[in-house]
Amino acid sequence: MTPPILAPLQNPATRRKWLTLTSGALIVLGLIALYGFGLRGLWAGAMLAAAFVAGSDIAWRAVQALRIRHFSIELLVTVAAIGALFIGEYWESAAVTFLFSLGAWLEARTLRQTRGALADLLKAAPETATVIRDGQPVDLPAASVQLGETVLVRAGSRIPVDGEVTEGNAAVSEAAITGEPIPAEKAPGSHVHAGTIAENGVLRIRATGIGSDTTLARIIRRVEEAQEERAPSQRMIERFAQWYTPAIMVLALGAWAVTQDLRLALTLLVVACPGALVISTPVSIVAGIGRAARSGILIKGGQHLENAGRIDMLALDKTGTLTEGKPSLVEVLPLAGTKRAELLHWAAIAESGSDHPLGRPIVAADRAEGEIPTPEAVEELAGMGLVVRHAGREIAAGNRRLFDTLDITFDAAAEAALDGVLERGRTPIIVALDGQIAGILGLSDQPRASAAPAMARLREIGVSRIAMLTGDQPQPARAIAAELGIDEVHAGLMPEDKLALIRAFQADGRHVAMIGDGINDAPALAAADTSIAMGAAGSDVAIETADIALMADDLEKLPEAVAISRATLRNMRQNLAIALLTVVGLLAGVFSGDVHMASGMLIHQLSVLVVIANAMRLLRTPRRPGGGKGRPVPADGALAPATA
Ligand SMILES: Nc1ncnc2c1ncn2[C@@H]1O[C@H](COP(=O)(O)OP(=O)(O)OP(=O)(O)O)[C@@H](O)[C@H]1O
Ligand SMILES: [Zn+2]
Repeated sequence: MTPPILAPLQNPATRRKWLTLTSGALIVLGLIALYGFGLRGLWAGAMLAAAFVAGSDIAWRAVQALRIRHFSIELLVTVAAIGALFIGEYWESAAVTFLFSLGAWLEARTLRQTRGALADLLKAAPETATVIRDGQPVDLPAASVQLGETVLVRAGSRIPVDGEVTEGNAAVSEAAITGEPIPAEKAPGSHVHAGTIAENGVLRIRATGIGSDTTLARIIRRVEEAQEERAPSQRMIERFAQWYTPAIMVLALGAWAVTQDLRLALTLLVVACPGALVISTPVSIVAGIGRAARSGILIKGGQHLENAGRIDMLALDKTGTLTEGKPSLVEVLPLAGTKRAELLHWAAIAESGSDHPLGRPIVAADRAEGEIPTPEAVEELAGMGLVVRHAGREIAAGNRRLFDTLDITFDAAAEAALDGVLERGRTPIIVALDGQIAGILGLSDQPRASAAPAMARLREIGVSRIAMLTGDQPQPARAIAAELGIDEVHAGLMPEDKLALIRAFQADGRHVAMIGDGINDAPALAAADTSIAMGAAGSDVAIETADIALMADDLEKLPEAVAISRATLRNMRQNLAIALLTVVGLLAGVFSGDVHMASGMLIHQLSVLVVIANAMRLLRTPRRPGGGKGRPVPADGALAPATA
């Protein structure tokens, strides 16, 4: 049993801290003994003790690594420190081990800060909840809330579960999840997420997600995994370090053999430590992913972050991505003697069998008139529409392609009506009863308010080609595209056409990101270099499958995600440069005789800290242009490199 007072030392971080402090104190004692009192013996003893105190932990780590056949940096330092003692350089040995421990300790501390965004997320989860049991409010640990129970949330407190509002109204700040600074109004029927804050008003919420099964918990898990996942460049550096470390040992042995200068050889071991190199990319990635998470942008790992940093083309689907996805029914054009109400009713019966966004306003409009019967048989044809059977009749609703497939012909009146709807920039839904065209409905969908500024910003940061890929007709697609400043439109696409286009863009040498929502986008999303989902807070599938999930339903997060990825990539390159230049400079210094063991270790450890500090610049909260209300768009000043 460890005595209680020593128990904290079993924690490696605490042990390292105390060993470092003790070793530092011994060095100071030794220096005072020598320069204050001329006591050489006490000096040597103190330095030996200091080297032993700090070195034991380093040597222990070196041995642990060797047992898994890993040539660690600790091994280089251990050999150098023992060698220095061997040639009577007690001071050098003490200084090298002390500085290495000190650097490692500071490194661990600052690395923890780069994970700060995750800590913010963890803090967002409240620990207690007020549940209504037997009509009475009871305070419980949040973990003991049961599914389906009603949770009471008072003004100013955090919501402890995912759920549906059953009573009350409140403005809920969802910043912890979506990064959106503006609170959302919640009323009975709205969905709310654990970790969000009811800023005013009291809500009663029926719990639909508890404990580890909330969106917040999923985001935390994913950020953790993403920060652990190794990027390709990181794996490359790790492989490099595997042969680099033994190579340095061989180099040192060679230098010793040639120059007969053991001190030179030992100094080489110290200054060639790849410490800054090994940490250069992971520290940037952890910081970049954390910075993104703070804005409600979930980047699923270093690999995805590197890919996103390289994209130069974006493909977007229209319905639900560039547009609100809530079309309104603006035209009802009955044909061939059909009555307006009949046309709407038949169309609504058909669309009640689909959950395509186009069907919803039709169903809603007809529901205002009365009950909608459920069709007996439904056949949905992706990218075309659907055919249903009801009361012995066959209803078809969809686009021209559907009617060509069904061999239903258009008379002159139908052609004219269809052309009119298309000319007005609306999406037509043609309706036929038993093979006879009964009329045409015209729908129009609003572009999102965030779409135009987001497209402009993307071009500004170098996404030079932006293309709309849509299943809708060319005319309504072009009308929306023109409003948003998108000049490349591919319309009337089937899911496999979207996929083929992405492949074609890639064959053109483009690094393509695709953002979409529908099932018709799934194959294209899978083929894109980076797949992006928006409004992911409402969809667990999106959180799980997309490379980048934008929690908010806000297109302006798109340029922010790209900007963060680019800034992280730049940051990684800067860090690599800092690390390599330091090693090269130190090696030159050793051969010119300007750098010795202790100073070499000092400079090396400083380079490690510089690399970490550089990565931490990524975490800075960006300025919000235009003051208060603006969305958090990364300002160049915050994410661009300060040094070349
Ligand atoms: N339930 C439906 N009712 C009527 N028409 C439909 C239905 N589903 C699809 N269609 C027709 O097929 C077309 C393509 O649909 P699809 O779902 O592939 O793309 P979309 O959602 O319209 O556009 P985007 O690809 O931009 O999301 C629609 O524009 C419409 O003409
Ligand atoms: Zn879509």
